[in-house]
Amino acid sequence: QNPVLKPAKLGPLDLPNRIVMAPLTRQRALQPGNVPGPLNAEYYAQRANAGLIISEATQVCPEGQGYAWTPGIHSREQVEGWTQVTDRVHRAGGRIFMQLWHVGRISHPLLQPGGADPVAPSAIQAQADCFVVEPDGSAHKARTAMPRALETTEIAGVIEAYRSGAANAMAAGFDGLEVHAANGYLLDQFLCSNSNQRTDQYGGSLENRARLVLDVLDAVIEEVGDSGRVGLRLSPMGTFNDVNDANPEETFTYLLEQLNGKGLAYLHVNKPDWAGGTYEGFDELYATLRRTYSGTMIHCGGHTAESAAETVASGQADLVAFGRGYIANPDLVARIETGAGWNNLDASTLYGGGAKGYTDYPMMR
Ligand SMILES: C=C(C(=O)O)c1ccccc1
Repeated sequence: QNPVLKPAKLGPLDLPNRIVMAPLTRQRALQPGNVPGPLNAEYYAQRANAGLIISEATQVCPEGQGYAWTPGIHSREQVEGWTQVTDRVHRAGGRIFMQLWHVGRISHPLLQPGGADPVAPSAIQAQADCFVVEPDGSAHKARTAMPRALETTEIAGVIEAYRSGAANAMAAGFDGLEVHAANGYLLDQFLCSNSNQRTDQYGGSLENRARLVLDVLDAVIEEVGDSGRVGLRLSPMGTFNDVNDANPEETFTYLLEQLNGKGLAYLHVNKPDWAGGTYEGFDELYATLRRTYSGTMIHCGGHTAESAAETVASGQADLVAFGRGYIANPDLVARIETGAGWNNLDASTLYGGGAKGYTDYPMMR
């Protein structure tokens, strides 16, 4: 039997298997005000067979949005919309965490309140793309704008946004939260040396670059009241969205040493092979991180049933997250149990749109 089918304990939760639905941006929060609804609830309920679902990245404040139609968790309507999602997932017997997100500089004035500049640790433009909505409602890919560096006095407000996002998500019925510090978004921009040129206590040294993600984690843990319901996602050596840390082994080993003892639900390490980058030396770095971190780890990055089996059997990770696998196969657990083949992924319907390529992938007969 594939070892990912073994049950697992995650904080206070008993998971029936070690198969995780990875956080997947799909840009389908279609109700006005970036509010999720019944279509999203159907999509997640179909995938409630996962040991744990991690929701798509969800912005904790309006400034945290970088792409059209991504959901937020900062308004009453959004909390009500997400409540439909968690209800459906729980009634289908599943468990779901929300991934808390702030895009930082991966945005554009067309998405920002009052047409302002996006915010970031430093005024350094990412060579990256976002997805904007024009006043006439049309939407398209756009180059990310030159951001404004956050004032030191604004950092407390950013931490507060994650705290209130955590409170709202728990009020919406989520079983826990994942802090998104991966893939070149705000918290990763603070972690990585090429995007963080600050001279205050949030930049420069290793300790200073790791400070914000640790402050955010502490605020979220305090809000939830149980560190076993809080996870963290990192993408060591990631270059998606134009981040590039000069010494990832030093940066991420230091960060993991600060995480030990916090009693987090898990540490989720992402190798976003879909996002370009060579990942030369990633497996060695990952092995070092696995030796450094004393808690539960989730590994994500292009997994098949076989690679997931090997990852768990070898002790490299305790759980495995599937992105593309869960997009195209709502009944992924049954397919892994029976050895059935997987549906082909339709890349043309990954982002935006409605039910097509979202809730219409066939389940096994
Ligand atoms: C939230 C994302 C991430 O974490 O990479 C994302 C956003 C847009 C497209 C793909 C992925």
